[in-house]
Amino acid sequence: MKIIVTDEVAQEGLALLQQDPRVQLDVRLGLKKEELYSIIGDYDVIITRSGTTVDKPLLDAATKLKMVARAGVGVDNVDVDYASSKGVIVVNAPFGNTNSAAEHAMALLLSFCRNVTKANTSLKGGAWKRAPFTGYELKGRKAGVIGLGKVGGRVATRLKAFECDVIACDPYIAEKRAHDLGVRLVTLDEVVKTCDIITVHTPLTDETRDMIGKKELAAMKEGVIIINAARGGIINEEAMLEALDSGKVAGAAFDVWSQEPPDSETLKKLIGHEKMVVTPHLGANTFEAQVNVAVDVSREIIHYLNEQPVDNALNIPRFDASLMDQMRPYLTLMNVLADFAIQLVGSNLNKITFSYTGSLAQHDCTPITVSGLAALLNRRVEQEVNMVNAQLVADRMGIVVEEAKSSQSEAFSNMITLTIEGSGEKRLISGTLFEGVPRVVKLRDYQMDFRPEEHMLLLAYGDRPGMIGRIGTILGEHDINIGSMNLGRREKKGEAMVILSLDSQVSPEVVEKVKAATDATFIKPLYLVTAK
Ligand SMILES: NC(=O)C1=CN([C@@H]2O[C@H](COP(=O)(O)OP(=O)(O)OC[C@H]3O[C@@H](n4cnc5c(N)ncnc54)[C@H](O)[C@@H]3O)[C@@H](O)[C@H]2O)C=CC1
Ligand SMILES: O=C(O)C(=O)COP(=O)(O)O
Repeated sequence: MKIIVTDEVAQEGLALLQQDPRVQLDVRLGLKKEELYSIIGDYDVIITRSGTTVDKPLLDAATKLKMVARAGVGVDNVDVDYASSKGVIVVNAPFGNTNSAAEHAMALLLSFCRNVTKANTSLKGGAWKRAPFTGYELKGRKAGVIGLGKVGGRVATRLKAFECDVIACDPYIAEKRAHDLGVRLVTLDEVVKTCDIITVHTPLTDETRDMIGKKELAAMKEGVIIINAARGGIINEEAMLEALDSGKVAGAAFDVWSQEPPDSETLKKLIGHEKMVVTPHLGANTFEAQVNVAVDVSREIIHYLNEQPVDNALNIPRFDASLMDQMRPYLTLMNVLADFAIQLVGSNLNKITFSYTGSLAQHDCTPITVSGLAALLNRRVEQEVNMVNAQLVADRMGIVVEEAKSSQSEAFSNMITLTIEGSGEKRLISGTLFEGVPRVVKLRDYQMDFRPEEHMLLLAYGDRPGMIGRIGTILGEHDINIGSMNLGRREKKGEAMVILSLDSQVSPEVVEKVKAATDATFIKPLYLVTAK
């Protein structure tokens, strides 16, 4: 696996990858866009921070790319949707720099309130002035946190430690979270109109871009203090500049900018403004946080290499961590069923239905469905299909994908049924887990019971005495050992569906001989990679 690192990432994390003999790691900092485009085609993984824009042109040039690993939280520099359409996994490190960012927001706020930056410059310049640097206390002030997620939550508790009256606005969190943090959850409007200090901690999205603009600034209290250590653009920078000039806002402290490095006139004026405390996106720049995020993304890459679940993939449906151990065997079952079924259907798939019965149906089964879909489509299209792009590929092919659930199960406590329809034919396979191991319990409308094995032979013929003997003789003559056999039939001497597990592969000539000897109406040797 070839990995390119394009932003500064802590060596402690990269060491995990460098020690792995399967990995070739190239640290290439400060590349120009064109240089990166010209070499990215060689790499399987790119490790970045906010300094690299992973956009459509880069992803198009990255023909071998499997993963974008963002050593930090924000992925607004990554075109996640486009990466998904190409089957490229996007992972981030959502926890490692939380504390660092929260402490930086507090550092910015305190620096502004106590004129630390100005007084520092003054004293270093040889002056001994005190009165011009008289500041504000946090105690007793009303502080509003917009976005009560990981960073916002930590900022809220720290503001409370400074004896602020803290309120927060976040329409997406449970009320319990605010309650547990001891923070009153209010509307954005209330934060805007009533707070002395406002600090934003949301991601930058279409919804949060310009969330604080001219109108909101006009509605704020005179002398409000504003902090942005989240993302440039959540607070409109032009409007901010005006509000600073007009005196409406006492001061602001920003770590992040809509353009990094900043180059526009507005940003130059904002950065130079005497009422602004500014830092060049340092929120995550602590030694601790950098080691954390580097180790986290490196571990994710190693998980991927080991074909283990990637915990923080942003574009792969996944189970709740608490359900993962319970659900993992069903992912295996689904992959085996998909592997089996896809070998039985012809071209032009029209519809695939994933049915879940029993207690399994109480859970969100999306990861199982998507994993099954990927396994099915992978056998049908050139492009590599994985859990990232399976649904998109199915949509593109016009295949209808449906999920059906019923908590009532006929015979098994849990069962998965895969129904594939295409070119006038319909194939159905049902499976369950027996002591954690996949078993097929239904094929078409035949009740069966067998364990899927690597080499199998499936055939249907009119049931009559002596058939099994004939099959056994032919296979024996060709030195193919039968491991097990299962027969399903609806009635005595009716059509029988027979599945044999074999110790080795059966050649087309042998298949023809068995077919002729049994007058099989259907015969198909199967090779199950997933059952190896
Ligand atoms: N300056 C820096 O170096 C760093 C910046 N960050 C940035 O800080 C921000 C927060 O990061 P985390 O707390 O880790 O993310 P998070 O995902 O844990 O929290 C974000 C919160 O914002 C809320 N939110 C989303 N839309 C909202 C809206 N319209 N109104 C109110 N709340 C809304 C979400 O519900 C969520 O609770 C992100 O933008 C992240 O990129 C994070 C780490 C370092
Ligand atoms: O993790 C985040 O969202 C950050 O803003 C940190 O960005 P950085 O890794 O320092 O470029």
